[in-house]
Amino acid sequence: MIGIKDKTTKELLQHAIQSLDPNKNNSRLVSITKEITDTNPLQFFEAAKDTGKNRVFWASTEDEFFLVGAGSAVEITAEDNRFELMEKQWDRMLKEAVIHNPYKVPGTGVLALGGMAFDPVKKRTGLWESFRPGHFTIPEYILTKQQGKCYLTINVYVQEGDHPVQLSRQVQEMGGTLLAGSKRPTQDFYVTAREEIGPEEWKEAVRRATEEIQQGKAEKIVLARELRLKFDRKADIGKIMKRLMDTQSNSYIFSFEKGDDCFVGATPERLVRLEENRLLSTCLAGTAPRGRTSEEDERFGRELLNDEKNRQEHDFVVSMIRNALAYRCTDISIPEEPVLYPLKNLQHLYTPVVARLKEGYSIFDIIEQLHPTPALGGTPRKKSLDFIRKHEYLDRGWYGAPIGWLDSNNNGEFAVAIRSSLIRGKEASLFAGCGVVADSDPKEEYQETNIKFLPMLTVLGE
Ligand SMILES: C=C(O[C@@H]1C=C(C(=O)O)C=C[C@H]1O)C(=O)O
Ligand SMILES: [Mg+2]
Repeated sequence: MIGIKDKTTKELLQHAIQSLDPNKNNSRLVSITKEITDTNPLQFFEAAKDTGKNRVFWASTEDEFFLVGAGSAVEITAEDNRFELMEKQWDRMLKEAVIHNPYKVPGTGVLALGGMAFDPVKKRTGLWESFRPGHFTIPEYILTKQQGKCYLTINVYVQEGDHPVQLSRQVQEMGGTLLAGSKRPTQDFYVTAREEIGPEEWKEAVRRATEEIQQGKAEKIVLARELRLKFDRKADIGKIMKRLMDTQSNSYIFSFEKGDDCFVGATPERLVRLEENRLLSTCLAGTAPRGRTSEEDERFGRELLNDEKNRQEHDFVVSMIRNALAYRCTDISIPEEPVLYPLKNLQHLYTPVVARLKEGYSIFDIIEQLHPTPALGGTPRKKSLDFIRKHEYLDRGWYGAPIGWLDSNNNGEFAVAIRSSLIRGKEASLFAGCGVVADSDPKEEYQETNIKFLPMLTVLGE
C-alpha cells in the first residue's frame, strides 16, 4: 500500500502507471479521495443510474452516514470457503493499491461493499442468479457522507499502457456528472398482483419445527417465507430508496444492484461494526407490533419485555454472540436485560454488545464466526440449518445474510439483510422470517411475518 500526500489526480495516475512492474502483475488499483461540497446521496444515486452503472447504496440512519457507489473497479467473489478467499483477494488487492486518502474518515478510501448468500450449501434456484454466494464490489466512484461532510473517492484500475492525462480527464468528468445529480423524474409504479408463496406449507413447517424442538432436537429454528409482487412497470429503485429513507428510522437502508436485479431493504439488525479494534454487535430478536395509541404501544412493549417466549428467542442470540466473541475479543460488555427497539411497524427486544477485537483478527473472521446467529438460523446452528435446508420452501439468497462494507483502515459495518426485497424488473420477492421456539403457535408466527413484510410492502406501493 502506497500513501501519497497532496497530489493531483493526473500525477497520481501517472505515478501509479509508471510504477507498474512489467515482469510482475502489471495492473493496480489507484484510489483518490477528496473532500467535496455537500451532496445529496439520493441525487448521486439517481445520477449513477443515468450513466448505466450498477449502483450500491448504504445508509446508517442513526448516524446519518451514507455510502453510495457507482460502477465497479474491482470485484471480489467466492463460492466455497468464501470468507478466507474473499479476505485473501481483499488483502492482495490492498497490498498493490496506491491510496491517496488524507482524511482517514471511516468509509472513505478503498472501500468494498457487498454481501453473501445466507447458506452457500442449499441448492440455488434461478431467483438469485445475479447474486453470488460471496460478492464485494469496490465501486469506481464512491460518495461518502459522514457527520455532514462529503467525500468523493475515485477508484481506477490502471494497467500498463494507460494514458494518465486521458484517464484523469475521463474519471473527473464522470465524477462531475455524478455530483451534478439527475434531472430525470422518478417513475411511479403500481402493484398489479400479489402472491404469498405457500403460506399453509410454511405454517406446517413451523408446526414441525416446534415438534422437533419439543423432542429436544433443537432449541430455536428460524423459518422464513416469501411474498411476490408484480408491478405495471419496472420498479424505480431510486423511488424505493427515497421512500425507505423517509419512513424507516433506526435502520440500515441498503440496495445492491446487479443489472435489472436489485436487493433492497431497511434492516434494523447490526451484525458487527468495527472502528479499528472497537467492536459493536447487536442481539435483536423477539417481536411485538406497535400500538395505535401511546398507551397501547407502551403496553405492547411491556408485555414483550416480560414475555417468556420472546425472551427465550432473544436469549439464544445473546448467549451465542457472547460465546462467538469470547476467543476473538477482550472487554466484552453485554447488559443483563434487553430493552425495546422501536421501529415504524414493530418493536423488538434489543441487547447491544461492545467489545475490543484482539490483534490478528479481521472483520471477516467475526462475520464468519457470527453468521448465522440464532436470530436468523437457530440453536444449535447445525441442527437448525439442517432443518431449514430440508423444510423451508424458499431460496433465501442474500436474505438473512451479512451485507455491508469495509475499508482499508480496518473500519467496517455489516448488518443482517432482513426487511428486504429482491426486485427483478417488474417483479419483487419479499422475505420475512420468525424465530420458532418450543411453544410457538404457527398462526401467531404467521401474523408476525405479516408485520415484518410491512416496511417493504408499504414502500412498494401496497
Ligand atoms: C427473521 C427476521 O427477523 C428476526 C426475527 C425476529 C423474531 O422472530 O422475533 C426478530 C428480529 C430478527 O431477529 C425477519 O425480519 O425476516
Ligand atoms: Mg419472533
